[in-house]
Amino acid sequence: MEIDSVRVESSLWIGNKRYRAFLSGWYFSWTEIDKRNREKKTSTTFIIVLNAPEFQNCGLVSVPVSEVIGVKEGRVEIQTQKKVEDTDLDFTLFYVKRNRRVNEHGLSWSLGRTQFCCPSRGVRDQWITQLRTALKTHSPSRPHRLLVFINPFGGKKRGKQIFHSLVAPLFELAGISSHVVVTERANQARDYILKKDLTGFDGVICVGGDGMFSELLHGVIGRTQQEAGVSEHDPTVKLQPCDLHIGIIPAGSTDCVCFATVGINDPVTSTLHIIIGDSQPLDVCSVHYQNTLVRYSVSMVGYGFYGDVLAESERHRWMGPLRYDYSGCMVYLCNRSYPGLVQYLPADSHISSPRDKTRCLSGCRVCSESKERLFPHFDSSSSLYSTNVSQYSSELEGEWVTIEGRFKCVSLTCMSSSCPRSPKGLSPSAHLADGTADLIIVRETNPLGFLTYLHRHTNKQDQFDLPFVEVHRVKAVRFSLPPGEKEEEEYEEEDDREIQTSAERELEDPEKLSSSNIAGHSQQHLAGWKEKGSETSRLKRQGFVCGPCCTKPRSVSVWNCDGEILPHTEISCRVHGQLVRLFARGIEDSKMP
Ligand SMILES: Nc1ncnc2c1ncn2[C@@H]1O[C@H](COP(=O)(O)OP(=O)(O)OP(=O)(O)O)[C@@H](O)[C@H]1O
Ligand SMILES: CCCCCCCCCCCCC/C=C/[C@@H](O)[C@H](CO)NC(=O)CCCCC
Ligand SMILES: [Ca+2]
Repeated sequence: MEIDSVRVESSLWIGNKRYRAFLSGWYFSWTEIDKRNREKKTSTTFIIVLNAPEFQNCGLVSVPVSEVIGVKEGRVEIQTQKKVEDTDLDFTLFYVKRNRRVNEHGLSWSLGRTQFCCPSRGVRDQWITQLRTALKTHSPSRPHRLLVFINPFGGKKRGKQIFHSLVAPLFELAGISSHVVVTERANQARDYILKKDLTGFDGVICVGGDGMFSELLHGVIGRTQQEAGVSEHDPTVKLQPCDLHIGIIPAGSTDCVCFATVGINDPVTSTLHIIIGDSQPLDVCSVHYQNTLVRYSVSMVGYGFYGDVLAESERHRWMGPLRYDYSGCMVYLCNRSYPGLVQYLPADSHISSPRDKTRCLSGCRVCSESKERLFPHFDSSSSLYSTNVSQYSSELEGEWVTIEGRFKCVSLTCMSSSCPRSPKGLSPSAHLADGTADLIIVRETNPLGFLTYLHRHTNKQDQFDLPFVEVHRVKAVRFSLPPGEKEEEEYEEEDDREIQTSAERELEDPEKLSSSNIAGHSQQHLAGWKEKGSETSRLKRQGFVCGPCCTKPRSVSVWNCDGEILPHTEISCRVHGQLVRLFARGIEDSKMP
């Protein structure tokens, strides 16, 4: 029997109203049929009708089976699963409910619940069996077991509370088991994913902000490359796409990755996307310094203003999420600009453009069509990536373009990077999974001009329609300093001694060893700490740690890579199309009813 040709149908009651309910292919639907007989709960039959004609009625409620969260016996309370009344005739359906849109951006989801009363226990049991079978058939990619990392100190420090009060009850309702790790130090989640046995887990989840997401990103990419024998340090290598899905429960300061992939930073909405096993591929940008991987980024690699804001904000961590607003004002008042040489490899301009005024929404055509271009050897029948292809990427072929000058900021973003501060983001028409990033260059301008640019991130005006701003859709970028400003590798003797001893101390203590924020492995750790120290002393020399009162002009800024300061200035970046997958589906179209 073909399940698609089966239709399950019967009369059911919701409260004291009688409904005709039917399960047909991908949908479970119900519609009120007989208002006059609403008190008569007898003589109803349970039938399975093959290829029955569609039931036409207004007031029809239809729930896609793929959006059913669970089916429970009895009358069950929302979330707590506390049974109010356990009768033989009732079952409760939990499903995704779309809330009324409050703004033009994200659409929040909540848990819908409907309690049905059946004419007999037999009918009730058949409905439960049929619905659960349909769920298994039509929603095969749901996770069953998840590894959850909670950062208790992220954002407003509400990570644990958010997980236990909002997320865990929904996982339980959906029959998902989870192993929870409350982190005790930075990079614990990354190291866990890199080193521990992950057998049986269908995904990894972070409860935190963009920094926590970044840990999972580095863990998942690093582990996949280790297992595939691919060197992450080689800037030309083709990285292996990652199968293990990442989920984000937003509990951070910016939550940019969550906002840009879901449209809203709401823990319940994100939990429901995880439960139904949504899958959103995501482009990732690798950042190299010479032949060493520095970090990966999905959101923003930014030099100048955004680097300075991050450096300044580190001094004001105690302010919580407000530190970025405060630092933004301070850095704006400093009115700095920096010299540099930017080189980029343009993406194919026939496919899309950063100024085409389109938005990457759920089911985006540009992103789906990119899959074939990005993975020409992908076998969709087996879902396998062929191993019989070159290890090196042909993506780096093409003519590089050079731009030289003084810049307020240089930003590269693989996605729109929308966040609550800027609901349309750094590049509103960027795509989540097209294998390209947008390079935004803001040349030196007067303070009012730059304020106009920043302000346009928050309203409907085009932030690229300014004479000192240019934007390019690219596959790779290189940045270098003018000859007179080359990176200083030496650092002060005093700092050197201090760094050497702290690095040596760490080498003696293996627990601490893995806590460095610098990408790389243990043998590079000492070198890594030296780099980190030189970065600190460089920042000190440049006066970032003195704040805007400092009068000395500075000619070198720092790179902000998804909220982390990079230890190098002359970097090269490359986009890896659809390298990872999130439990998300992109932003749902605001024009949908
Ligand atoms: N237990 C911990 N103690 C200290 N730092 C931690 C711990 N767990 C995680 N971290 C680190 O804290 C950093 C910030 O965390 P997170 O991203 O969750 O919050 P946030 O900075 O407030 O949010 P956002 O990144 O969105 O601005 C992360 O880079 C992460 O590596
Ligand atoms: C007159 C009004 C002016 C308002 C200006 C608003 C401009 C906002 C642009 C939004 C850019 C978001 C870029 C995303 C960065 C994240 O990867 C990163 C990690 O969370 N956050 C920061 O670096 C935190 C630093 C964010 C700097 C704002
Ligand atoms: Ca992209």
